[in-house]
Formats: sequence, C-alpha cells, structure tokens
Amino acid sequence: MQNVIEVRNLTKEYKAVKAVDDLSFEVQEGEILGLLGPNGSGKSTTMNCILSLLNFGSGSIRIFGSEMRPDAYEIKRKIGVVFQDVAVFEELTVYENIDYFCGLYIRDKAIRKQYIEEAIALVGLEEYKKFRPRQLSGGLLRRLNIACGIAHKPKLIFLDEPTVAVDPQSRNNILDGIMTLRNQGATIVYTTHYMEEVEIICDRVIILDKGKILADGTCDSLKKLARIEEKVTVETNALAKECLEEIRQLAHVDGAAYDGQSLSVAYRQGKNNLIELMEFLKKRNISYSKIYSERPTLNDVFLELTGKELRD
Ligand SMILES: Nc1ncnc2c1ncn2[C@@H]1O[C@H](COP(=O)(O)OP(=O)(O)OP(=O)(O)O)[C@@H](O)[C@H]1O
Repeated sequence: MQNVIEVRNLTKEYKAVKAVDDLSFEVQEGEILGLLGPNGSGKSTTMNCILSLLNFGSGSIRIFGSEMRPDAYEIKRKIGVVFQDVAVFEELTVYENIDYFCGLYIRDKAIRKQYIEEAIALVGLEEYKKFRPRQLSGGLLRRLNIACGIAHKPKLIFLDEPTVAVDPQSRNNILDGIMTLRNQGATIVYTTHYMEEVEIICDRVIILDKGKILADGTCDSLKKLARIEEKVTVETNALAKECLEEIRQLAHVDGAAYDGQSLSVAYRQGKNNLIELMEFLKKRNISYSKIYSERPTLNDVFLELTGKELRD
C-alpha cells in the first residue's frame, strides 16, 4: 500500500521546548490513524507541521509522494482539515456554509451541488439545510464543521478532536461518517481524548509523549504491550485492610486497590485468576454484589506508557 504521509526525523522547537523530537512515521493509504498523547505531547504541532502551517527546524514531510511545502497547492487541494474550534459563517445557512467551503475547490456548479448533498447526508444534516449556525445544537454544529471540511472529497483528512462535548447521537453520527469516508478511500489522521473512539474507528494508533513516539501499532498489538493481562473488579464494602494485603500476595497479582466499595486487582498472567479470587473471598467470608474480569484496555496501556490518563 502507498504511503500517503511520510514524516522523517521531524524536529520542532519553541525556544527551550522541543515540541516534536526527531519524529518519523508514515500513514498508509486508506488508514484511519489515531494520534494520541497527553496534553502538550506534540500532536497539534505535528499536525501543523504536516500541513505546512508551521515551519520546523529539521526533518522532511512528504505527502502523496511529494515534498510538502507552504506553496504545495496541488497537495493542499487534496487535503481536508477539521479543526477543533468550529469555524463557520453565522450569516450563512448550513447549505450555504458547505457551498462556500466546497466552492473554494470545486468550480463546477452541478458537481458542487452533488458534493454538498453528499456531505449533508454523510453527517445527517438533511433536516437542517436552511438553519443558521446559531439555531444548531453543539453536536449539529460540529457535524456542520465536518461537512465544511470534507465536502470537496479530499483524499487526506485531518480531524482534530471532532467529538469534544457532543451528544451521543452526534458522536455516533460523526464516527460513522468518518468510517464511511475511509471506506470511500480517504486516509484519515484523527486526534481525540476518547479512547473508546480510538478502539472503534482507528486502524492504527500512535501514542506520542514529549514529542516522541512511545508506541505505534493496531489497538490489539498495543494492548499486548500492557504489563498486566487481566483486571478483576469486585464490588464489596466488606474488605478488611489485612485481606487487601493478602490479595496483593496472591499468585500473578501485579497490584490491588480498594476504595471502600470496589476492589480492583491487576494480574500479570491471565489464567484462573477470577476463580482463585472467588475462592479466596469465600474462605474469608467476604460477601460481594458483583465480580467481573476484563482484559487490559488501550487506556491501561496509555497509562502505563505515559503515566497519565488520556482524559485529564
Ligand atoms: N506557540 C507556542 N509557543 C511556545 N510553546 C508552544 C507553542 N505551541 C506549543 N508549544 C509547546 O509545545 C509542546 C507541544 O504542544 P502541542 O500543542 O503540540 O501539544 P498537544 O499534544 O497538541 O496538546 P493538547 O492535547 O493540549 O492540544 C507543549 O509543551 C506546548 O507548551
């Protein structure tokens, strides 16, 4: 498969801060790449360098096989960008807003009309074509923002946290729309603070911290990086301190925490842990309302690698 983006040894410094530190990666055609990292890890700087919105100290960036430069207009025509902040015209209706942005790229009126209708259908705004932005909810506004960024059918799309503070219906609509764009052949770079979204839509994930790549792979391959193999949660309000210490000494236990209502036990190895813990609780006459086992999530991996929660 062709590399749509190739970043080689990219370094960007702001005075004393190395925002991007010798970064190299590529994005393949038809891929949804999730770019994740704690606040300040260099995601926006990386995206802005790729888009030639920022100068950088050293390294190279190629898009569709050609060097990306501020005047690379042929490449820029094939790119769509949806920034975190909604940027639409208050004076124009939903339809007119999309028409405006699409018109920057598509001159032919008939083709443009078709593209606008397709963008409206993609984000589910059919009933709101004549509404002005101030009449839309936050979720609908974000859908409009996306429609404006992708109506010209770009081959490469950057989406910077497009689902922040949207209702579940709009979120599902946006995620479905992004997968549809990928299925239609677009390559997508996606930043988010919601790990569950990454698990649903991303083909590959890069975890950044301090401007460097900590991990790069599919969600499943990243989960294998986790030190723990299983987490067992027990809902109980009857656990004595000594018992918690005993649990920490059980076979394969990596760590255990108890907050007075919920006991959480992490295991380095994933076999028979649930049964053994249930037997232990029975022997100690500890009653509980619920017990369940989970595989490590991407969030656990992120926490282990960066020492931070993705959502802080
Ligand atoms: N214009 C600037 N001047 C100085 N330092 C900056 C500037 N922009 C970013 N930085 C610094 O560069 C580093 C990377 O910031 P960047 O915004 O790229 O991170 P991010 O991962 O996008 O963060 P967030 O998730 O908060 O958007 C941070 O230490 C930040 O403080």
